[in-house]
Amino acid sequence: MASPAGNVEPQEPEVHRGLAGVVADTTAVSKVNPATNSLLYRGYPVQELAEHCSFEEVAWLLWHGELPGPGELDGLRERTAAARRLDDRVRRVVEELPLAAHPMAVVRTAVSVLGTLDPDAGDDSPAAELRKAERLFAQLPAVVAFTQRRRRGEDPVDPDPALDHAADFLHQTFGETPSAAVADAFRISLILYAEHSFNASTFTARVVTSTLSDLHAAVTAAVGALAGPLHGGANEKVWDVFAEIGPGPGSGERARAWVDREFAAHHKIMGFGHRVYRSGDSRVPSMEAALRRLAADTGREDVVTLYDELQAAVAGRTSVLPNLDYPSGPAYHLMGFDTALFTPIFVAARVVGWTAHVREQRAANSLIRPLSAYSGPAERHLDR
Ligand SMILES: CC(=O)SCCNC(=O)CCNC(=O)[C@H](O)C(C)(C)COP(=O)(O)OP(=O)(O)OC[C@H]1O[C@@H](n2cnc3c(N)ncnc32)[C@H](O)[C@@H]1OP(=O)(O)O
Ligand SMILES: O=C([O-])CC(=O)C(=O)O
Repeated sequence: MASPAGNVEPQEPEVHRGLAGVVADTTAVSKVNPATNSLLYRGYPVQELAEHCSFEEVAWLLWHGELPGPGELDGLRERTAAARRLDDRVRRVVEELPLAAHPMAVVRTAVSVLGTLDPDAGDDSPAAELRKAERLFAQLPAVVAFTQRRRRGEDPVDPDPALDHAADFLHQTFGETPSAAVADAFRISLILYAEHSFNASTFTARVVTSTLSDLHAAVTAAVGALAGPLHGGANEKVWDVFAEIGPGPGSGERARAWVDREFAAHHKIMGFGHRVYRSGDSRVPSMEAALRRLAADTGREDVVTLYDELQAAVAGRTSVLPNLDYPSGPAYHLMGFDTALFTPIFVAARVVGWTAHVREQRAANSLIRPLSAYSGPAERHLDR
């Protein structure tokens, strides 16, 4: 714009706080479409994958772009089953950490340590990054399981290579083969959590990769981003709310009173709302159905009753709808996990999406470095 004197005035830059609505790059890994309320992994609806696939098949799909052939799937299963056992050096580091440390801090530390021990450390070629991604995928269940068992004063359980990834995750955590209902609900949750385009933690992983830093650095940073309650940390908070209200007789009345208090205090309700979805999270129906089967299997109908009552009470106050963390929190509780382990499970699932994005970012890299609009004092000078 020209001033009366004819000088060109600097334009105020347009600021997009929280990068809301900004398209930062392209991705072929997944498509979140709020208009059709759909989520596609490499073109496949996530609901179909959750119904028909193992977590290993979905991991291969996200990393490679196509579902694995039989030989490819067998190879992935053999390699990852052989890599599941936690390195004693990682175990010792974890044992040095305070028992009171949050499991997300433990997992973040373990990923960083695993990076120093990885046989491909220092090699950022696509083949080496794929091997690192497979190893992290294989090792994270042992980190999560060991963390829960340590908190409970229990000895670690060795992995069972005869079990698939999801079932062995539960076996390493609880020391027994899970029931079909528990194994199925857990597998579904891992698939639904595996990937979600440029969410905050994935974007963090891409920012780190864009400096040409290594895969374990990107995943360590992503774990930090996921931990917050506005992102992955919400699944723990959801169960905290269920525990505070208390499932069982009279829970509807208690849920309504709780929601009234939260809205009066202008608090956000954990497990509700989403930056991208406006008419519901595409993953909720699959996870909610798994939660209902799990509640029937474990005789905990009181939990789904509260699930429905709390959702109805929130719907009476706002049009904001549940996100995936809303059904996942109670589902992980019914599976027997400690609440503080819910977000680490999310890590063990999302590591697939993060590493798929790390590979994509590195393959066509551009340093991620946005601009800022300065809002501090005008230029001034020292008075000396
Ligand atoms: C797997 C995941 O990471 S899914 C997200 C998990 N996080 C949560 O469940 C935490 C609770 N939810 C939230 O805090 C938010 O919905 C977020 C952070 C997820 C998204 O936030 P944003 O896109 O920035 O939306 P924003 O916070 O601006 O909310 C828009 C409006 O909806 C309301 N709103 C959004 N979420 C909630 C909520 N959980 N409870 C009550 N009101 C809400 C806001 O108050 C705001 O209302 P207003 O326009 O009248 O002021
Ligand atoms: O996409 C987001 O912003 C958050 C989310 O649902 C996810 O990461 O799964």
